[in-house]
Amino acid sequence: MSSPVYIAIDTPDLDRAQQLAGEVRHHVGGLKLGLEFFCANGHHGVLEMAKFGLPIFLDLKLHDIPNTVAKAIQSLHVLEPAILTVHAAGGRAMLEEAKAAAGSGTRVVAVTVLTSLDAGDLRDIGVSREATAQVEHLTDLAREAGLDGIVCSGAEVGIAKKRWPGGYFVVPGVRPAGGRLGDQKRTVTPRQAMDAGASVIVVGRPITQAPNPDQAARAIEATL
Ligand SMILES: O=C(O)c1cc(=O)[nH]c(=O)n1[C@@H]1O[C@H](COP(=O)(O)O)[C@@H](O)[C@H]1O
Repeated sequence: MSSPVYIAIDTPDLDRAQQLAGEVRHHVGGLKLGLEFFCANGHHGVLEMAKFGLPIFLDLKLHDIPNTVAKAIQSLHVLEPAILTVHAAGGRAMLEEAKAAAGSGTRVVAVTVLTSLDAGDLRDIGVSREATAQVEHLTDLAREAGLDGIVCSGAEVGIAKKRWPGGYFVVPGVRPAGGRLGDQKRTVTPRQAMDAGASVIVVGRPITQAPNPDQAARAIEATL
């Protein structure tokens, strides 16, 4: 069975991205390419990374009016991403059109509440609910809109999965016990995320900033 770990290759440098993927390719289940990589390297960069033969998770967190998001997704067809992110906060019509615009081999998943936000940050943007309640609310919206799943923290994935047993659950913001949090605020360990029901976990800096990324990926795999 392939690993549930997607490595977040967050770098603008294609050479570095290829080096990292080459080092960890046997101990991860897929490659996540996000805004930092895509803004620097575009389609060409994604196609180069696809040569490793691992599924590509294109994390562009699209969030705009429905027509713009749908057209953007059509322009990504050629990249055949296995997973693509949009923001749930874009609303029902945007989510429906995003799914309709995606290729049949692409799972479209909605980011609910970023793992870098806590209750205070949510209040700042006018959300008075706790993170868990907001994730539950947006999980229902994503399911109703016909998406494939959601992105949430490991603290909420258990409850989200109860609401949507057939959903696909992406959990980023995971940290090995004692690992540096950086800008992440709602973190759990990789094992806790899997036990709670994650379909895949996303791990970036704990692997990419390690002195030996392959060893770090193996160590995480060994805990699962
Ligand atoms: O959609 C995501 O992947 C995502 C959603 C979220 O709520 N939090 C989050 O950290 N991510 C992504 O997951 C990765 C986490 O990286 P590290 O914090 O370095 O492990 C980054 O690439 C983020 O863009």
